Amino acid sequence: MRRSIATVCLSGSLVDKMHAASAAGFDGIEMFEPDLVSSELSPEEVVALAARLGLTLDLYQPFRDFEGVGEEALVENLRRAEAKFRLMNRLGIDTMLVCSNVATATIDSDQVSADQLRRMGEVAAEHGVRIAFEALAWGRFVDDYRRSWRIVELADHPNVGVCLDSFHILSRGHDPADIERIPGDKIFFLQLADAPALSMDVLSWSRHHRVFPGEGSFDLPAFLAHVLRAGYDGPLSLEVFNDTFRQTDVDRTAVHALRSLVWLEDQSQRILDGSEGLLPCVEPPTGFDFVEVKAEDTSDVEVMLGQLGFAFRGRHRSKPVSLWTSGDARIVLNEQHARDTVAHLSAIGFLVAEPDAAGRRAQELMAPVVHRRTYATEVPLQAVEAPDGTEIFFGGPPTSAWIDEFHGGTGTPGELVTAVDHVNLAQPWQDFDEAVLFFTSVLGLEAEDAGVELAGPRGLVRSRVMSSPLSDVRLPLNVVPPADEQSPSSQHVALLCSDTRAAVRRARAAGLSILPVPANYYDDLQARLGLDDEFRRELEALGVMYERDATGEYFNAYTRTIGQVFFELVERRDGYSGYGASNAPVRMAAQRR
Ligand SMILES: O=C(O)c1ccc(O)c(O)c1
Ligand SMILES: [Mg+2]
Repeated sequence: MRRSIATVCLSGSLVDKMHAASAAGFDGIEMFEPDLVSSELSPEEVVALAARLGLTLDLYQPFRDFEGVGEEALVENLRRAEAKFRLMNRLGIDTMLVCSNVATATIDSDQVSADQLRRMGEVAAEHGVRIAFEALAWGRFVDDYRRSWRIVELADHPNVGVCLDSFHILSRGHDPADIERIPGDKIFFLQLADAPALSMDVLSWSRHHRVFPGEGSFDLPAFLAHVLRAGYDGPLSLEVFNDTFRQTDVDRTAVHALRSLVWLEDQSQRILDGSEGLLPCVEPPTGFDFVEVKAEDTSDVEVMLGQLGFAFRGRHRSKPVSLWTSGDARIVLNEQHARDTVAHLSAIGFLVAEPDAAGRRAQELMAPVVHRRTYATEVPLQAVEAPDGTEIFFGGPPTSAWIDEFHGGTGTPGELVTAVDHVNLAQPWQDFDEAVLFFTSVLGLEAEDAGVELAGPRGLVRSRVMSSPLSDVRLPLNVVPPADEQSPSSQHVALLCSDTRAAVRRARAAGLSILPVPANYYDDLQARLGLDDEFRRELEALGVMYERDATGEYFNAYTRTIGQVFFELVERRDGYSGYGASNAPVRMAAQRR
């Protein structure tokens, strides 16, 4: 299907927006009126630019406050509309979006609104254009797509149809199934946007918090499937009003936007015909293959891994890279091309059933490919770059052959650390939504919930956990306040262990410093959970934190930070599935000290 984007989604001038939409691969744009009004380009120059860029101009929008008014106002509105139809003729645009009246409507009558839209349709027909009537969620009288369709049906004019916008329908909780009752050729336009679940007035929600499909909490694949079943075959167009996207790099946002449409089309296709989507179907990962830490000098991390019970598994035969393992946890330390960099999380390998298909899927979703030099005899790895720059590798099954490229290991690992439990990735604030979509579309992970917000010592930390269906892969994404972006509290690898307290005792005996936890934390914990004194003293003496809920128990402890990374030891009992969220503010404050 044709893919389109409203200019309002993107930052910069109209010319910047058109270039970015074209470069990303969109077929067309919705011309948002204020972008044209503020442009120095004449309508004819816009047409010429669009032709050069291979973009169609699919919609002119919005035309406001037309219907439900008295006769005098209507005459004025028709004059206003006709001026815009003449402009549309200059632009070669054949469809205008008319939003339901939010301000000047005085008559609450389907028949009156239908008569007035029919008169508009007659004028539109004289100019060879059509009008697409959209029920805004905050319309004065028309705020439901079923009512806008009733009015259009009553207007009964070939140049009058509806515009469906997923935000206005899903934000109000209106059932999208009734879309299938609308004849496809009367759906003149389709606008797609997702949004996080927020309890606030719907206008502010719409104007500031829309996100691209796959990033919020609406079910866009099911929504689009209804529209396609109705027989709609016009463009799929994104209309996302979002404060962040308005101020971030336009070219990057355009690619990010197109990725959401490619993903959405694929998902809806699967709903419609059972299985065959557009993208190589890739099962979500079943585990972590490895986590890579990069630094100019990784020796401090090596010491820490030894204290945590990891064994040195060997050095890579051709690169300055070493492998450390304990159970199924594999940590790769990389000093290649790492001059002047402190220890940081540089790559995550995921175990997938079909690494090649996963790599192809990622490329079709426009994930930037990572090129790492591999030699003829080595296993070629499929890798792409996540929005925050972390390299994502696809390996397996069941564990990757690349491990055999490491030689000269010594020692045997301890038995306490058994696997990587989760990896926390710090996201610059402007990348957060894009990262959610990236891990949803490229890896097939799902957001566990709408996310949480924690008060950190230097600002709010937003957190959302992306995980695989069986939770064998968990990736909490944290938006850290700008002051903390390069700071210690950003990234960490949580290691699953069979007994956190034993692992901490062992690590302490080997000389590891565990992050100190204040006595106030243990006072609060004891008060909240009614811990007995002996248990509390044991936790406190070790610096082990604790959480308990209806599902089970969580024991965890943090190492000191090296460069930008630290490790967490975690023990889950009885299926506890959280992350000890109440611990994070205490941890961040301790790290700051
Ligand atoms: O917020 C608005 O005014 C507005 C304008 C045009 C649209 O298509 C829309 O969905 C919202
Ligand atoms: Mg809209």
